Amino acid sequence: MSVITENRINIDVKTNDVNERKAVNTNVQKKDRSIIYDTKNLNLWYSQSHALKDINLEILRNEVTAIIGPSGCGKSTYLKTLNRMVELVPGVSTTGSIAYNGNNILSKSIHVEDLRTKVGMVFQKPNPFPKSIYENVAYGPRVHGIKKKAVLDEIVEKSLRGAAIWDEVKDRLNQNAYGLSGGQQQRICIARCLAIEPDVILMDEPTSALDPISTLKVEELIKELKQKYTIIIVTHNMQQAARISDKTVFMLNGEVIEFSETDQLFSNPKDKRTEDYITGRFG
Ligand SMILES: Nc1ncnc2c1ncn2[C@@H]1O[C@H](COP(=O)(O)OP(=O)(O)OP(=O)(O)O)[C@@H](O)[C@H]1O
Repeated sequence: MSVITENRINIDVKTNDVNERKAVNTNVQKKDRSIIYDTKNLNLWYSQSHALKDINLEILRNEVTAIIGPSGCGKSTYLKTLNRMVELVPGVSTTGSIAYNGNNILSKSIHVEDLRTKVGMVFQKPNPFPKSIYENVAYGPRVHGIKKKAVLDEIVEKSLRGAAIWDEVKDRLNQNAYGLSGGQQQRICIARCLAIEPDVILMDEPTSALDPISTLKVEELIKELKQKYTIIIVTHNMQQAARISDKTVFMLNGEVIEFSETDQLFSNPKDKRTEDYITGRFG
């Protein structure tokens, strides 16, 4: 995986977003685009509060799927059902099913730790551990029993390269990750996620705490990562959804209002409510 350079960032800034996205889409067409998550009639309640209402969605492998919608519409809740993190909240109940690679992950028999190994998550605020850069990335593999230094070294380098931050940190791997900028910390968190070789990466507003240059780097990284991973990203930034995603989900009041190709959703929305939202009439 190539490392993002300042030059490439500059080139991409000048590139027409639509053409750029089409070029990326063409690459993906050669990839496996089978259904990775098949959500059927999903309802979720926080105690009595009905937060997700009859969600039906088919998310494809090796695509970037963006979830947009006004505050409180259920974007993060849906994202957190995909690795069952939502059930860390007391009083959550669900009906319906979410098949991940064909297995219903809402079933009691699913091993949640295994699921979370396959489905990594990156949060809004970079949350590195108060440890060295190296230890942040080596942590997951160590928990999974990898002890040999040479193997860990290789995983750390590969993951940091994958997260497009190797060149920036290779000479200070033993320094505390807290000493990095917010954008660098977020890429360390992405590297930490890659180190356990996930299948899917869930991202909950991963750039909302970052400056424009760091945002651009993470967006560029997302486009690269989708060659290998399935990415589902919640974003408040519609331009970001338009720049980086293949498909977009528009949610409102706990419901999916529209789900289609990103170009289609932004240029020719089918539902009046989508149109009102993307044209800034509410939200
Ligand atoms: N831990 C919780 N306990 C109770 N209700 C919750 C909890 N988390 C979210 N909710 C409620 O569920 C609904 C959906 O919230 P969610 O955070 O999924 O929305 P969102 O679209 O991600 O919002 P935002 O864009 O503001 O992050 C909201 O009404 C919210 O108040």
